[in-house]
Amino acid sequence: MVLQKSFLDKIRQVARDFFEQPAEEKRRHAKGVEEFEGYGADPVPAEGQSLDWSDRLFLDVYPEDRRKHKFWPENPKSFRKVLEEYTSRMQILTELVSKAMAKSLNLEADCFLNQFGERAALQARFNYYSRCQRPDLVLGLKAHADGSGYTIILQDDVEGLQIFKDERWITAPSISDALLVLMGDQMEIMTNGIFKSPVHRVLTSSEKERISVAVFYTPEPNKEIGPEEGLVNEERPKIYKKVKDYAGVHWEYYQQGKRALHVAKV
Ligand SMILES: O=C(O)CCC(=O)C(=O)O
Ligand SMILES: [Fe+2]
Repeated sequence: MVLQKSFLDKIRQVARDFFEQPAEEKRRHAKGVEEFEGYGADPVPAEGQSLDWSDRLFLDVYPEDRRKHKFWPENPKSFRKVLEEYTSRMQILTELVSKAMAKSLNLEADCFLNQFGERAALQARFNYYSRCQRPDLVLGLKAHADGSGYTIILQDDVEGLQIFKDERWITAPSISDALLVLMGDQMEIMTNGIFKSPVHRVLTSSEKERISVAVFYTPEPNKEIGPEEGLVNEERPKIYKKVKDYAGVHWEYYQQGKRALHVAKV
C-alpha cells in the first residue's frame, strides 16, 4: 500500500505542530514578499482582491536539487523526514494516477508521464485555516483553478473545500483517509479539454480550524506540453495549443483573481 492512514495522520500532525508554534519560530522560514517559496501569505493581491484567511507554507519538494532547506521547518523535529517520505509516496502516486488517466482515455500508458517529463515538479502547500469570526465575510482561499498538471489534496475531517460545477458551489466531502485528485489547467490542456480543471475555493469556519496539504504536480520547466494527438480528431478539433512554462503565466493571472487558461486556447 502506497499510503496508509497512519502515515497520512503523521503528515497532518507535523503540519499542525508547525502552524501551532509561535509566530517567531515560523518566521524563521519566512518567504520574501515577492517570493513563492517559504512561510507566509501570497504577495498583497491586486487591487480589489481580498487576502485569504489562512496561514501557509509553500515548498519545492521534487526534484531534490530544487529543495531550499532554509525554508524547511526544523520544528517539529520530524517535519523534514516526514515530508521527504511523503514526497516519495507522491512520486509513486503521480506515476500510478498519470498512467490510470491515460488508460481511461485509451491512450498509451506513459503519454502523460512523457509530457510531464522526468524532472516534473512536486510542490507542497501546507494550508492552515484558523477559526474565523465572520466566515460570511472571508474565504480561506479565494476562488481559483490550479496552474499545475494536477493537484493531490490531503484534507483533515473538516469540510471547507468547494468546487464550482453547474453554476453552483459543491462542498467536497472531507474524508480524512482519502486523497483528492484535482485536475489543474495543464491536464485540461493535455486532454484537449476532456478533463476539466475546476474552479475551487475554501470556506472558513467559526467552529473548527482546518488543515490541508496540496501537492502540485507540474510539468518540467521549459518543456512544451499540449493536447495528446490521440484525443484530437475531426469531431474534436484541437482547442488548446502547445504551451511552455504555463505555471508562471498562471501565477500572474492568479494574483489578479483571474483564470489563465484562455492564453492556451487555439
Ligand atoms: O485547502 C484545500 O482543500 C485546497 C487547497 C487548494 O486549493 C490549493 O492550495 O490550491
Ligand atoms: Fe487549488
